Amino acid sequence: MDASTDTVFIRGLEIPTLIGVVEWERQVEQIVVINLELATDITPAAARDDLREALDYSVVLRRVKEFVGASTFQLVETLAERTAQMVLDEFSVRRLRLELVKPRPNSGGHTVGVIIERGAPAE
Ligand SMILES: Nc1nc2c(c(=O)[nH]1)N=C([C@H](O)[C@@H](O)CO)CN2
Repeated sequence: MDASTDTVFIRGLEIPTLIGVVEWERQVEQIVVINLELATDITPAAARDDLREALDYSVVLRRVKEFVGASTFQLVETLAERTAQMVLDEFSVRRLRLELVKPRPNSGGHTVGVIIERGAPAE
């Protein structure tokens, strides 16, 4: 194990958004849940105990909330893909794993969603 396996994660980020293909889903927001694993070298921040050297998860979290909350995609695939691309474009992240869960509370309690990995290949 070394710094190439370091991960900053955000789990259980609940965000209301317009998502779905059927008519009622275009009218009311639903909660989606995002889990993110962000590959980043944590050693500079750890060595100096300095947030300025770190991937600040509060900033990532705020940006993901803003991006997802303002989106109006039909498919969970599209929302996951665009969110992943935005994070890779705007933050110092080599690779990420994003899980997007749509709880669908009115349909018997099951959840659906997608899991994607994007960015540089794992070493
Ligand atoms: N692979 C997918 N299948 C489905 C999606 C989706 O986003 N990706 N969406 C729907 C509907 O919006 C559904 O959630 C409404 O009940 C159906 N299948």
